[in-house]
Amino acid sequence: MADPMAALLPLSDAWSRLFALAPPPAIERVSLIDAAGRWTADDVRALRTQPSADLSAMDGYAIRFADLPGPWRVIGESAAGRGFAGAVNPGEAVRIFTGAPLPPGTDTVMVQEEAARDGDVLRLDGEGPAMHGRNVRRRGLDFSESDWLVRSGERLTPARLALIGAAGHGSVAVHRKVRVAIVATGDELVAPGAPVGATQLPETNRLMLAAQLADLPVTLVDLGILPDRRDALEAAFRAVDADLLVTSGGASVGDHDLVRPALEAAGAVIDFWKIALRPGKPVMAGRLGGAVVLGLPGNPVSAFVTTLLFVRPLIAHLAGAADPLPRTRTATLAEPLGANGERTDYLRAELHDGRVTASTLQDSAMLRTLARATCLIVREPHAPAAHAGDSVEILDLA
Ligand SMILES: Nc1nc2c(c(=O)[nH]1)N[C@H]1C(S)=C(S)[C@@H](COP(=O)(O)OP(=O)(O)OC[C@H]3O[C@@H](n4cnc5c(N)ncnc54)[C@H](O)[C@@H]3O)O[C@H]1N2
Ligand code: MOO
Repeated sequence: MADPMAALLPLSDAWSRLFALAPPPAIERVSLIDAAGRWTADDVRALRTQPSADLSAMDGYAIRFADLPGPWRVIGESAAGRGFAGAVNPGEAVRIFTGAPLPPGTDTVMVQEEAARDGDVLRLDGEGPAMHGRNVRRRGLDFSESDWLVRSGERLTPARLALIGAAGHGSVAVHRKVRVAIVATGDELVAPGAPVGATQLPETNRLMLAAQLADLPVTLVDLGILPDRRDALEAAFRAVDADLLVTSGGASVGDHDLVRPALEAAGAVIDFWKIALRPGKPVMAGRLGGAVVLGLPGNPVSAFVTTLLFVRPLIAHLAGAADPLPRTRTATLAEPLGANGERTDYLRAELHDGRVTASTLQDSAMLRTLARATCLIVREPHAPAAHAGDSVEILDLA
């Protein structure tokens, strides 16, 4: 096999190597209210049937369809949570409300807008229900006891959480939240909002990274800004207590790019470094004790794209996602693109009315074009020149 340190690693190999670094999952049960945005660690079955009885879908009168066009005698009431106890005979009706059980003997609900009532006498005042069973939700319409409702590895979306609750569960098995330590490196960096000297710039990768992870089940441990000094980096890396350490900056080959040697001095084993990817070539990944380490490049756009392509998918993988990689879709090019080189390229782009245009300037330090971009155009290595009207793959930016 090719030495992954020497050649640029293809993106698909980087993903499989990265996921292989993950430790076995740690599973916990949490109440449904605390499970939003996590992934299930178990298949979930219905413990009950919903609806558990035939229910009215409207406010009106429960009748026998065969009795149409009436009239009827109203003999009682059925409300949600308080059904009608007796039996209903031919010529009789029961006042009924949305969500209430259908009294035995009735089969159809006539909406109150089509009924005229005088004391306990009820008459049809309109078209009436067109068919047997109209306005009735049958027992088991939504699901039946022991149906499989959510599969292991599926995301707990708001609707899935409600479904699991309706199925009779109060809690769900999930993977433990991922503890993510983040650190920025660079002598030139100052905290955002602090005075900025002529050779300095505000540190923005940590806040961007934190914002990019805001919807994921993580606990962030902020290790701040570290100087370009090997001893300081090494000491900080030795003290890391997390499932994932994400560094930014110092990943390239310059004399002040010390992240890799400092990680190794702290005991890390680097699995790969340098990917056939633009922006984001100098990404490194490995293990540091019990943690996975991802070293991101310092250029803000490179840090952004590699967070999208590696940090988020790795967290989703650690959190139990069956499908952790970002999804692309196709769009139509508004303007031509040149042929691509040897790296998979993620171009900042804007999508308008279904047509996508790459930004003119793709420098990986430029935050303004990144902030304007609504998607990234994905160009495979050695993709030929593309014309306006061609179909291209895009990755939407939230
Ligand atoms: N001779 C070579 N030079 C470079 C190569 C190469 O292959 N050979 N690769 C280039 C590529 S590609 C990238 S990407 C950059 C990234 O390298 P580093 O990870 O070492 O990034 P730094 O040098 O630390 O920083 C780059 C740039 O970004 C600014 N920066 C860094 N951290 C932050 C932060 N937290 N917030 C805001 N801005 C940040 C930093 O000041 C630099 O301007 O290397 C190329 N060089
Ligand atoms: O690949 Mo670097 O990430 O050009 O910016």
